[in-house]
Amino acid sequence: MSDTSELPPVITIDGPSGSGKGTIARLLADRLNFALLDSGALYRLTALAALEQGADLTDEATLTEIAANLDIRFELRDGEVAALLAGRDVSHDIRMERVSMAASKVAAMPGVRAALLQRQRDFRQAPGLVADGRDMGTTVFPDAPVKVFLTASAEERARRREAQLREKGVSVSLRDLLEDIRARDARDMNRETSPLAPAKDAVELDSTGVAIDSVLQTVLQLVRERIGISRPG
Ligand SMILES: Nc1ncnc2c1ncn2[C@@H]1O[C@H](COP(=O)(O)OP(=O)(O)O)[C@@H](O)[C@H]1O
Ligand SMILES: Nc1ccn([C@H]2C[C@H](O)[C@@H](COP(=O)(O)OP(=O)(O)O)O2)c(=O)n1
Repeated sequence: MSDTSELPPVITIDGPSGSGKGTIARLLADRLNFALLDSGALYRLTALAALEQGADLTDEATLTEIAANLDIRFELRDGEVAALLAGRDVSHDIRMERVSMAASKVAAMPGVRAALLQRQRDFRQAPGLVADGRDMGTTVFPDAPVKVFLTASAEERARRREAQLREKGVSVSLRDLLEDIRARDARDMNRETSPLAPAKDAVELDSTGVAIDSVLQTVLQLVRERIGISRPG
């Protein structure tokens, strides 16, 4: 591997759906003034573009072509990161259930993953990057000095999703959510290319029953130890 020690540092946060990756990644990026990569959004954008074009979701060549040619941008709007597809704000659309399902299918395709690899690496910039996903520490940024693998029990992750949906006025049964979470875990962990797994040098954190701020403090401590930076607050 080439020498990457001069590149800006990356903090990778990988783990299953609902473990709190997005929440912790955002808080860390704010605290450290680092850039943020929500890699799941790239798979969601690919899925949305494919659905909108009426593409066959099992046709890897077409899906790879779509991923390679995505016209996407992330912009800060009202304090939130907005995802733009061909200039259109699709932040809401990419969170729809049918897009989540399609995203987990397209994410299993090696061609799609390869097409999105360099785009993800391009997010690396000074003074540093926080990258959230499934394979940030294993495949995309294997040289990252800080790697976290965040977990929580499936039951707790289903309860968190239920609360999140309830807040949006959507009511779903906990049992259905738990089933969905288990199905997605199985698909993410059992695919051949870049399956969900901790990097050998990742620190595993179980956030079951642990408050968000407490998880954040643990990760900040790790950042201080590994790259010697922190911001007060
Ligand atoms: N440690 C925690 N304790 C309780 N709720 C949490 C914790 N971490 C995250 N959450 C909540 O769980 C939900 C899912 O978190 P999110 O960051 O979107 O997970 P992921 O990105 O891993 O799918 C959000 O509503 C978030 O506020
Ligand atoms: N680096 C990544 C990020 C996401 N994925 C997959 C996993 C999921 O099925 C989809 C969407 O990921 P996302 O992190 O947005 O999903 P959750 O919010 O955790 O439910 O993409 C991936 O395979 N590799």
